[in-house]
Amino acid sequence: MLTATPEFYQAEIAGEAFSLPIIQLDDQRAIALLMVIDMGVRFGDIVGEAIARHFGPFKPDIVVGSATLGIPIAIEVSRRLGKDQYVILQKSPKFHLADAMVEDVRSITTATPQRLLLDRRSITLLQGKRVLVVDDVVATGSSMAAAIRLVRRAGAEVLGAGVILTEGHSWRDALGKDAELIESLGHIPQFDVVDGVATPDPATESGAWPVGAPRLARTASR
Ligand SMILES: Nc1ncnc2[nH]cnc12
Repeated sequence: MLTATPEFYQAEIAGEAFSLPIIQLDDQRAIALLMVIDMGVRFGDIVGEAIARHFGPFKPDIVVGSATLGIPIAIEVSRRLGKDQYVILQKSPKFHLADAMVEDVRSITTATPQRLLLDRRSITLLQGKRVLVVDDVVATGSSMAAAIRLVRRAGAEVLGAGVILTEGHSWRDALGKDAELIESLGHIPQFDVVDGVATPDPATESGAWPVGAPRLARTASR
């Protein structure tokens, strides 16, 4: 039988089905790609609303998002929490970030070392505050771990981390106890490429948390 990689993976995000293109990374790996900036305004409404609804009762003082794809999420969630200011952790050392607080992103999947930077002028926005960290996808967990370290170094408490998707489960090891902070709107598997065909790795297919749907998806539909 001739099989080919399906073009799309159907992911459930905040209770709605979305088709994510399956993209082959190399001869062994493929991903169901979530490009937040290509998903449109309605998508931003859905994810911003679901994350804000879940974390609102925990009364975050401010939202922190990691560049680049965490930026629209930080804005959407902040808007719905009625917060004007938010903090973005940058990836590249812009000229005005010479004195930034830096954390290495210890990623095994990225060839070039990455860093996250916190502008020292933003520290006053975080010191002594209750922070909600947001991002698009938590996969290896290394970027989220660096974001959490930076926020804590700035003297803030991380009350939770809201993401659109968890991908596989390796982020649990990277985050250790902080994995409990993660709430996601959906889950996608990692893909293996076998004989040129991308197939979900069954060990990574179940949701972010052992009991069925991701916790945030469950609370969002209550
Ligand atoms: N599936 C995915 N889509 C977009 N960004 C990602 N980063 C890691 N996994 C990703």
